[in-house]
Amino acid sequence: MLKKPVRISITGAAGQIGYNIIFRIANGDLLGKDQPIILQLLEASNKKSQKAIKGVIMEIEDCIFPLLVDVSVHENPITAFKDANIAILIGSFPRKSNMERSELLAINSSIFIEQGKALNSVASRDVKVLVVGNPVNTNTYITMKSAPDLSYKNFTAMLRLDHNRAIAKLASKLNEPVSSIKKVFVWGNHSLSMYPDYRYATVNGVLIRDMINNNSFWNKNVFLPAISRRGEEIISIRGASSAASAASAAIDHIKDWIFGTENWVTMGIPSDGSYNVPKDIIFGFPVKIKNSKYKIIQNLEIDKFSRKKINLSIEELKNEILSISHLIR
Ligand SMILES: NC(=O)c1ccc[n+]([C@@H]2O[C@H](COP(=O)([O-])OP(=O)(O)OC[C@H]3O[C@@H](n4cnc5c(N)ncnc54)[C@H](O)[C@@H]3O)[C@@H](O)[C@H]2O)c1
Repeated sequence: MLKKPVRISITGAAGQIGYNIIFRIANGDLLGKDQPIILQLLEASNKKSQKAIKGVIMEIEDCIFPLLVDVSVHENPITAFKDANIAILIGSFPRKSNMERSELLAINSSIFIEQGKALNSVASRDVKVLVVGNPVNTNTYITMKSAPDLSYKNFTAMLRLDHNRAIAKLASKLNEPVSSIKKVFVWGNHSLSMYPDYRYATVNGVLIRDMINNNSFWNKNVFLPAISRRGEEIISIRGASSAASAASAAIDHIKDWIFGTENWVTMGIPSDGSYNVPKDIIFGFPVKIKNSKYKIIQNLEIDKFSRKKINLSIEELKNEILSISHLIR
């Protein structure tokens, strides 16, 4: 008997991340090769975006994906999120030069308030929401707060690209395969204040920090800036922001959320107060996932340096929330 199709809503579907993600999902990379899916694509209502999404649909048709039961295009989140089991929120307003972060937050608030309300009224009650659009932590917070009938546990922000970048950097430093590296994660905001942490990380069971010459210097002066500035570096070299790696990280995030993981992974999730991170702010934490439920890894030592780094992200996120709080009441 055929399985019931899973409904996946994707916003910003004609953008460069949406484009990369659609073809991987339709090809069975997310849920497996025997799971039928329905794609519900949301694009901005302007002429250019609606024209671009038509082109994406033409390409989807030509791929003859056997798992794809139906694809629809929407301009209204109420129809785009109808009965969604998974919602990937990529579409957001890009930062223009000379734009203050608070201005960007305010513009994006209106998008994510509308989408949060729509998820609240029409999505499946156990919808898994992954927000990708920046400023991602606060956009997730806004979406979550706009959906009071859904559990906070339905809402997550993508810090997985930062997590993957941290693993890639350590693998290349140690000349080891990426698959041998465990227990790396990233605390905080997806911004320059993020804190990628490999104090507990191992390669083939050996602590990585013991394998790196002058570990403390390398961590502070090479590793941390390399991870937090990786996005900028890619833009300056490629002439466009990360797309395939961001799509791949989104697939990793949702796949692990559904199927579980033995390794530690990073998810941006509403804080439950762990590690003195104020409740509800969306923060990168190390988690393990079982039966589609994530659990924060507890009892990690927070040394003075780590506390300082974590507090920087907390302060930044508190200020971001303060700047939009009048909009979400
Ligand atoms: N969290 C992360 O790690 C991470 C990594 C990379 C990029 N990003 C962010 O993801 C977002 C998308 O990046 P991209 O490279 O795909 O951008 P893009 O400009 O190529 O695509 C964005 C798309 O969103 C659409 N859009 C805008 N407003 C919309 C709305 N209200 N509803 C539906 N669609 C809307 C646009 O028309 C466009 O097609 C950006 O905010 C980017 O900063 C996050």
